[in-house]
Amino acid sequence: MTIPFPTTTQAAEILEKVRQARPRVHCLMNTVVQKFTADGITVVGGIPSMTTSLEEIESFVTKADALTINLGTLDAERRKVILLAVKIANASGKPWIVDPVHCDYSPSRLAFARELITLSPAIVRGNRAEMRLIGEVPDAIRIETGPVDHLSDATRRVRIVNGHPWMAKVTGTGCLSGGVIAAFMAVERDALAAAASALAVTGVSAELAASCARGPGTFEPAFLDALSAITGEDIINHARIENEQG
Ligand SMILES: Nc1ncnc2c1ncn2[C@@H]1O[C@H](COP(=O)(O)OP(=O)(O)O)[C@@H](O)[C@H]1O
Ligand SMILES: Cc1ncsc1CCOP(=O)(O)O
Ligand SMILES: [Mg+2]
Repeated sequence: MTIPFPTTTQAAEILEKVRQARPRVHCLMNTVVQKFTADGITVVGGIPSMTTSLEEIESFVTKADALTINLGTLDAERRKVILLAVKIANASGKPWIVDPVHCDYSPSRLAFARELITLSPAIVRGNRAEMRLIGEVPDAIRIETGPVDHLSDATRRVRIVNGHPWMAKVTGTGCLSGGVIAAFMAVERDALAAAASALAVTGVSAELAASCARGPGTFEPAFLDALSAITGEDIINHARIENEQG
C-alpha cells in the first residue's frame, strides 16, 4: 500500500504550526477579493498584509514570512510592484506562490505569468483553464485546482479530493487558497507538503461549512467559520490526500 504524502496527521501538524507561529503573509492580491483572502489567512492562523505601494513593498516583503502574488487585476503599476516584490523575496529566501488569474483571457497577462515563472516561484496555482495554458512548470510545484486538486513537482504527484461545489460559486476561493498555501509554506519547508495540507484544510473546511449552509451566500461566512474552527481530528477523519502514480 502506498502511504499518502503528506499523511493526514502531517497535514494536521502543519496547521497547528501555522496557528502557533502566526506567519506573516504579504499578498499582492487582486482588488476583487482582498478582504476575503485576508480573512482566510487570519482565521487559519496567519497575519495578512495587503499593500501594493511601490515605496513600501520592500519593507513589507522583508517583514513577511511568505508572499502570494495574484494577477487578477493587473496593470502597469502592479507589474512593477510584483517584480520588485519577487526580487526582494528571492534575495531574502522567502517562499512565494503565483496565481495566474485569467491568463487564459489575455496574451499579455499570460506572457507576464510566464515571465514570473522563470523567476523561481515555489508554486504556481491556477484553475483548469489557466493551468492548461501555463503547461508544465519544471522548476516549481504545479497545482491545478478544481473538483479534485492535482499537485506535482519533479518527482511526486498528489491529489486532494476534498471540497464542495459551492466553492466554485463563491468568487475568490482560489485566490484565498493562494494566501492559505503561503501561510503553510512559511512554516513547512517542503512546499508540496505545505500546499497539499493547505488544500486539504480548505477542502475539509468547505465540506463542514456546506453541511450547515443553505447556498453559496451562507456558505461564504460558514467557510470562514469552519477554517477558524477546524481541528486536527477533523483533518485526520476527513482529509482525502492521495498519491498519484506516474
Ligand atoms: N466542484 C468542486 N468540488 C469541490 N471543490 C471545488 C470544486 N470547484 C472548485 N473547488 C475548490 O475551490 C477552490 C478554487 O478552485 P478553482 O475553482 O479551481 O479555482 P478558481 O477559484 O481560481 O477558479 C479549490 O480549493 C478547489 O479545490
Ligand atoms: C472575478 C475576478 N476578476 C478579477 S480577479 C477576480 C477574482 C477571481 O477569484 P477566483 O479565481 O479565486 O474565483
Ligand atoms: Mg482563480
